[in-house]
Order: sequence, then structure tokens, then C-alpha cells
Amino acid sequence: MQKYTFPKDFIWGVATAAYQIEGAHNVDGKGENIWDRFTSIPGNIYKNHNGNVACNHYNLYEKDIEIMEELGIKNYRLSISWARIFPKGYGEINQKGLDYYKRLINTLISKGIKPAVTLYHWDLPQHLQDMGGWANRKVIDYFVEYAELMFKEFGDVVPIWITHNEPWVVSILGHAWGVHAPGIKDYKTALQVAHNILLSHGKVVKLYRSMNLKGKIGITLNLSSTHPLTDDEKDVRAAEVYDGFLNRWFLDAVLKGTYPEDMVKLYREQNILPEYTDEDMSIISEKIDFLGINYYTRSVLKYDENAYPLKASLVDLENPKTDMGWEIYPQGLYELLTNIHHNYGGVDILITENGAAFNDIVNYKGKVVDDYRIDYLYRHLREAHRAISEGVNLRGYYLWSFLDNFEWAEGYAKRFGIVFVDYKTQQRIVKESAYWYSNVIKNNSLCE
Ligand SMILES: N#[N+]C[C@@H]1[C@@H](O)[C@H](O)[C@@H](O)[C@@H]2O[C@H]12
Repeated sequence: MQKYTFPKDFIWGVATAAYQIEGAHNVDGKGENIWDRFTSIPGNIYKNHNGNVACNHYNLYEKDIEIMEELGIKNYRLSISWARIFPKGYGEINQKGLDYYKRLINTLISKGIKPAVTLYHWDLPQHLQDMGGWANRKVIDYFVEYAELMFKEFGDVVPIWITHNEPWVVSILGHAWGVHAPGIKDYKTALQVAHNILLSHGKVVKLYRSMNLKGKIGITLNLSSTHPLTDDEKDVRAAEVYDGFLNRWFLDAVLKGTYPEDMVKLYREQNILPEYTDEDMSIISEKIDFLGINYYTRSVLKYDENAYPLKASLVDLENPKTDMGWEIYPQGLYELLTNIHHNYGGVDILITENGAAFNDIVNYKGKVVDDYRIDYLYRHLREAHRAISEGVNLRGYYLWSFLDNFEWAEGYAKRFGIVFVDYKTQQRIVKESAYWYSNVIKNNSLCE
């Protein structure tokens, strides 16, 4: 039987995000955020679902941490709700919100579970959106103020910090396609938002360094290996442009301090190039300790004369898919990891999200036998192991997600968790994939 052993100090974890699991959306002084607002507008979310209750993790966190402990999970990626700390986004601190995260983080540590904290996982305080949101450079200063308080409160006990989760999704889905909060549809705004978020990332990294804290800090990008539908030069160029749009724009900025020239030219021609300075780029590329990668699937592109602004369209192939309609393409993870290793100086990498939604059901025995999810996870971890064996500095893997949760525009229709959540009763059912993953962690290896 083939066994794939990972490096002895490899980080095995699970991941969640505040808005997707906490609930308590207007409890204990928490301010409104853009997802509270966006989900309150009929038609924005599947069946008008919202995160008002979600998994009620705000009140059930101790029970959830007990499940992590029983499964032998030693690393947990969570996010902090900015509006729970600063209801208006800046200024007055909500002590009850701060106390919640103190209880949560202290409980994790008392159980031997290392927290990895994401400062921003999409839930901007609404008051800041009312002044322009991330399109307003002033919000950068408020983000730095929020980060400084988090570093002061938790910098000595949190070993891993992630400034932002998926700036591409925040900017494009939230400000160009309008399918995420705050629901804006303007590419020029979207690219300015992306830039300002990256600038806020760089400023917070510099702040972290100035505080002489002993942990590691990085950023999480959603990345996807891109492939042309055919070897026709137009399709090949379409894949290159989409790679620039999704991957290289962010990777080059953070790791090289420049935006890729081909995309600068394209955005300038389309009059959607953001405003930025050389000083901005120097700050954005402040050295990070790791690059966080969220990988779910690859992207297949074809030339499309009518596709604005890239003249490239994604192609939906008839291949095995997850419940999100995303092709299951594990080798794409290997391609991505090796590409980044060779093109970006061998930067240390954490897979901060990888996982799959499937239409889980509870069987007559009260179990969730999610073999599809085990298969997806096994195949992707195999590819991760292949990349490590070829020298990629992959340091850890956080499975998305620990709990079934609020899946943004899809509401509760999509289940990514290794723990099933009955949203009517808030009962948790540990899925077979959780027991499988528990064994992977215990053995630090995959077995065929
Ligand atoms: N969709 N999907 C699943 C998952 C989402 O639930 C996370 O919040 C995001 O960071 C990232 O998009 C990935």
C-alpha cells in the first residue's frame, strides 16, 4: 500500500470565516457590516438566506472546539469580524466583541489548538462602506487601526496572521460583477478596490514588523491554474490574460512590487487602470513570511470577442464537478504550486483553503458518508505531496471547511464542511471525511 508522508512539522488545519459561521449579527454591540446589509436585500442571496444565525458559533464555539479536539485538529484558521471590534469601523471599541475573541482564542490555546487569524474575510463595517468602502483610500487607515488593536491584543498568542482573504473576490465579485457585497458593478472601481486592499495589506505587514511580534504574517489569494480550451493562439492568449486578471495581478504586486505589464496595458486601454504610485507598490511588496493559497479548481478559457474587458470567457467542461459546479482538477494544485515556486522565488506557501461542496445527506444511521469529499481531499493532498517532493516550500494545509456554513451568494445550499450542521436544530454531525482527515493528521500521511 502506497503511503505519502508529509514533512514532520507540516501544519494540518481547518478553516472558517466569521460571517459564515458566527451568527449573532446584531448582538453584544456588533456593528452592521456589508454582508448584513447585502443579505437583507431580497434577491441577492439564494432563497434570501443570511448570516444572522448561521452556525451560531458565537454561542456554540466551545462545543465546536471540543469537536476539533476530539478529531485531533491542532490548527484552526478563523477570521475576526471587524464590526464586532469597531462597530463603526474605527474609533470606539466594542469591549464585548473584543472579549468574545479573547474567550475564543484562549479556549483554542487551552486545548492546544494554534489559531491562524484572518483580519479581513469580506465583512467590511457598513459605516465604512457608506463613505465609499475600499474604493476610499481613507479606509486603508482604518484597517491599519483595526489591525494594530488586534496585534496588541493577540499578537503574543496568535502565531499566524493573514491580512486579507481573496482580494480578487472582494474586488471583482463585490465591485465588478456585483454578486457579492456591496453589490457594485464597475470594473474601474473594482480595480481601485483591489489596489487599496493590497496597499492596506502592505501597510499592516510593515506595522506587524514594527511591533517586533514573533509570529508570521501573509496574505491569502484565490488562485487557479489556467488552460486554453484549444491551442489556437486566440485561446492561448485568452488563458494568459485570465491568468493575469486572476493570478499575476496579485502575485506580482505582492511578491515583485509591480503590476504585470500586459495587464497594465490592457487595463489602460480599457480605461479601468487604478491610480497608484511607485511608493504604493513598494509598500504592497513588503516581504511576507508566507503566501496563502486558496485552490478549488482550474480555469479553462476561450477567446470571446464580446467578453468585457478581457475578451476571454470561462468554459464549462463536461468533467466531474463538485456541487458548486467546479471541475474536480487536482493536478491544477500541483501546477499552481510548482509555477509559484519557480516564478516567485520559492516563497513559503500555506494552502489556506481547499475543499469541496457536495450534496451531503444524513443516512438512516444518522451518519454522513461523504466519500466524494474524501476522494476530492485525497487527490488534492496527493498533488500537494507531489509538489513538496519536488521542492516546493509548502508548509501547511487548512481544509475548507470545518463546519457547513453560509456560502455567500449560495446561502446554505452548499455544504463544504467536514462537520454537518443541521441549521434547524444546530446539531453537529461529524462526517466520515472528518474521521478520515483526523487519521491523516494523526499519521501525517496519506494512505492509498
Ligand atoms: N465558494 N466557496 C468556498 C470558499 C468560501 O466559503 C470562502 O469564504 C472563500 O474564502 C473562498 O471561496 C472559497
